[in-house]
This record gives sequence, C-alpha cells and structure tokens, in this order.
Amino acid sequence: MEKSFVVSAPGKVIIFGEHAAVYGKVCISLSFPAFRNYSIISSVFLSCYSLLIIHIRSLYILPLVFNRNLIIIFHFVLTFFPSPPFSFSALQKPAIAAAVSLRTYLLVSPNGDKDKDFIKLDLPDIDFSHSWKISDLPWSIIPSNNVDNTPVFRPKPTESLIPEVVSKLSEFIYDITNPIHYNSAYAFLYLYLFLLNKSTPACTFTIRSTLPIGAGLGSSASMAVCLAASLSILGTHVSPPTLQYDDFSITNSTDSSFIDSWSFMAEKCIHGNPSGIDNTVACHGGAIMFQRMKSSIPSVKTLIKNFPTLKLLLTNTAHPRKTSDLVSKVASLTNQFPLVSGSILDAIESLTKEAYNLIIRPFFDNDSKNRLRDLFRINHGLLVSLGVSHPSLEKVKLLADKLDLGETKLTGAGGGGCAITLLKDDIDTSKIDSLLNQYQNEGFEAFETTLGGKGVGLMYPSVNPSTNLNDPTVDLSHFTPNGFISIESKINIEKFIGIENNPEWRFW
Ligand SMILES: Nc1ncnc2c1ncn2[C@@H]1O[C@H](COP(=O)(O)OP(=O)(O)O)[C@@H](O)[C@H]1O
Ligand SMILES: C[C@@](O)(CCOP(=O)(O)O)CC(=O)O
Repeated sequence: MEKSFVVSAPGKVIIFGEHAAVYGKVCISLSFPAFRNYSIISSVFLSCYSLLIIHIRSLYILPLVFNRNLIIIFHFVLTFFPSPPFSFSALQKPAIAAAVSLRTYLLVSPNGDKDKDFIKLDLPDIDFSHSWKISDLPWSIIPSNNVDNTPVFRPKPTESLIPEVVSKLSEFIYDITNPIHYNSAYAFLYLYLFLLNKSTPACTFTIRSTLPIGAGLGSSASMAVCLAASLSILGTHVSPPTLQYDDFSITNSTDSSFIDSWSFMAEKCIHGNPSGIDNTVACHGGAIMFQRMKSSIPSVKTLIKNFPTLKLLLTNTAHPRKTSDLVSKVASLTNQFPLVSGSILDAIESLTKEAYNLIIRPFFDNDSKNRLRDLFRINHGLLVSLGVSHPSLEKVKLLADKLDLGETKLTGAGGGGCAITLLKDDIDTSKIDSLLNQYQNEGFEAFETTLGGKGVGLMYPSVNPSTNLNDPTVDLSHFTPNGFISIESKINIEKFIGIENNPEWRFW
C-alpha cells in the first residue's frame, strides 16, 4: 500500500420518532431454530398468547400474526412442532433517521521509511495527536479464531467487546486523560488490532469533520464508519467501491455490511451500548426506519430506498444537553401521568408510521411534502408537551415560522442540541439569508443540508486518471496530513475533499 486515500461517511438526523423509540409494547418474535424441543407448556403458552392477541388491541406484534386467521393457522402448525418458535421481547416504537450532507473525512497516508515503525492518529477537530509503536501493540491478545470464512476469510466482530483486549488496550491509552480523546483513540486501536496485523505498513490517520461534535448528529458513528472502512481497505478485507455519486444501483452489500459491523464495534468503544442506528445510517446512507428490542435481540432496521431529496436547514443551538437526562425526564413524566404520556407517545408512533408510508411511496409529490411538513409540526408539538424542548429550540422555530420558511422540529434528544427545518420549495434565498443572519446573532450555527445522501465512500486522490492535474482547483497538497489539517474551514473541507466536488469518490 503506497497510495494515500480518503474515506468518508455522513452524520444523521432523527426525522421522526425520537423519545417514543425508547418505549415499546410486548412483541413476540419468531425464532424458527427453536422448533426443536416440543413441550406441552409451549402449546398452553401459545394459546394464552393467541387469546391475548385477539383481546388486547394495543398489543404490538409482528405483522405476520396481525391477522386472526393467521394466528389460528400458526397455532395449529405449532402444535406439530417441537417447542415454542417464539420468544417474548419488547419491540420499541419506530423512529426514522436519515443521512445528512455533513460528513467526516479520514485521510490515510503511508508513512514510508520515515516513521515506518509507528502509526499515528491525528484528530485536529478535538485537538489530539498520538503515535504508537506497532511492534509494542498487544497483537498476541487477539483471538485467532475470530474469523468468518463465508464468503471470504475475514475478521468477525464479536457480540460485545472482548474484556481481555479492552483491559490490555487500556495500558496503551492510560496517559490520555481527556475522555473525548480517550474514546477516539480507544476505538481506533481496537479496530486496528482486529483488522490489521503487525506487518501492515505504518500509516498516519488524519480525521476532519464538518459535523458538530456531540450535538446528536452522529459524529462518533461517522468517525467509526471511517475508521472501519479505512482499516478494512488497508487489511484488504473489502474491495474498493465502484458506485459513482449519482449511481443508485444496488451492489453486493457484503463489503458495506462488513464495514457496518466493525463500525458498530468502534461505536461500542465510544458509547458502551449504542443502538447501532447511527453507524447503520452513516454506512449505508439514505434513510432507515428502526425499532429497538428491549432484550439483547438486535434492532430491526429497514433501509428506506429512494428516500426523496429534501431541502433542510439544520440548526445547532450549541446548547449542551445529555441524551440520558432527557430520556429520564420523559421516563418520570410517563410514571407520573402514564395515560397522558402514553397517548402522546402513541401519537408520535402513529405519525412516524404515517411519515414512513409517505416516504416509501414511489411518487413523492408536493402534496406529500406538505403532509411531511405537517407531521414535522405535530411531532415537535408532541415533543414540547413531553418537556424536551428548550428556549433555544423554540427560538429557532419562532424565527423560521416568522419568515414562513417551512416547519421546524427538534431532532434527537432535545433540551438544546439541534433543530431541523423542512424548507418549503421555491422560497426566496434572501429570506434564508436573513434567517441565517438572525441565527448567527443568537449564537446558533445553521447549515443547509439535504437528507438521505450517500453512505460510506472512498477516494484515491492522486492516481485517478480523471483528475486534471492542470486544473488550478485541484490542489493535491490537501491530501497530505499537514495539508489536510491546515484546511481552515468546513466550507473548504467540502470544497477540496467533499464528495460532491471530487469525481474520484466511489461508494460501497
Ligand atoms: N471529528 C472527530 N475527531 C475526533 N473524534 C471525534 C470526531 N467526531 C466525533 N468524535 C468522537 O465521538 C465523540 C462524540 O460522540 P457523541 O457524544 O455521541 O456525539 P455525536 O452525537 O456527535 O455522535 C467524541 O467525544 C469523540 O470521541
Ligand atoms: C431520545 C432518543 O430517542 C434519541 C436520542 O438521540 P441523540 O442522542 O440526540 O442522537 C433516545 C434513544 O432513542 O436512545
């Protein structure tokens, strides 16, 4: 490997269903391998279950068994099978998240003979840089059996982080006292050990992002996907991608699934117990409807293909908030007023499903857009009533409403953080400029963005024959670690490296 390359992945916004996604109803999931051990108890159990389904209207179950006749057939079939092919778990209410056009970029530059024994991680966005001697890393701790040989021989992520590796790795980062630095270094080293080996040529990894960090827009997941993609390429576990920017054909998804699965491990290093939604959106792009399970069963993620291009204003109030505090706030409200809060959460669930039905229709016309905007307004109102808005978020909404630019809702946990405004089509750009000025005066950072963009991508900047080296705008000095670090603004990151401005980008 002697070529530099860049990988990139987007951030995400939750467009509908936040907070409701934390609550669920009992669900029965089918697990066919469990058909083996029949017992009479299972049959009795299932009878009770069927009665429950018929009599308790609010019970949420898989679509397969919504129909009463199917339940009866299903029950009948089960009596001939050895054991209950189902397990009780709680399927949470759905939420919809979509990729945004703000992205993280990771430059991989081979060190060559200089520093050939050291790998370096440069994270200028968080003011951190660190090197490690490759031969010092705890290679022997990596279990040799953690491989998958279908369809090709490659490392296989584990369900949870391996405690021995975690403990050994802590010796290599014990001197990093800032938790933000620590998390990023930890995620990097964990993946490096599993995806590469001692003889992989030393490289410098430099990360820049146009996403605000810690604002609920998935900056950690987009970084995690970049780490997983770059190390998968270096380890030759995946082939370089082939899809161009405007190519939406379906390709073999094994490589992107591999990257997704390892980015989830990096997210675990950073967050402990992430849902996996952020890295899924960052990896595959587009939009996703997801529903968590209460137990350890993985979330149900439905990729929404052909997500319509929606013009959006994303506004970061810069007011800090902690997701866990806001989730607890809603939890105490639901304890205090279970019926009232339950109705609000049910309403959020209904509007999320309504939005999903609008979005997946092959024709997404002006009427659909208007309806989606209405759902934005309703969803925000319901979140306000749950107590998770904030004066700064209300200010964002008020200023946009005054100019009649579209509908605004908070996104993510609320209590500060970000709001999204689904803009009307054909609005006067001077109105948007005026709004941006007002936001700036309030100390808000606003970005015009589109939803549902590309997922993880790769670019070899200097070698693609289509690069016109005489073009003065093609300045390859940006693709050196120092050049990459010295790009001075987010606008310039997009201009010099961005996926829309460089035809060399390809996507998995
Ligand atoms: N550009 C970046 N450079 C280095 N680390 C980053 C970058 N972006 C995100 N991170 C890591 O991800 C963490 C942010 O994750 P989190 O608090 O969940 O916020 P977000 O909602 O933006 O994902 C940071 O503390 C840092 O460890
Ligand atoms: C409030 C919640 O629904 C979304 C939180 O989103 P974020 O942390 O702001 O990206 C919590 C959750 O789903 O885990």
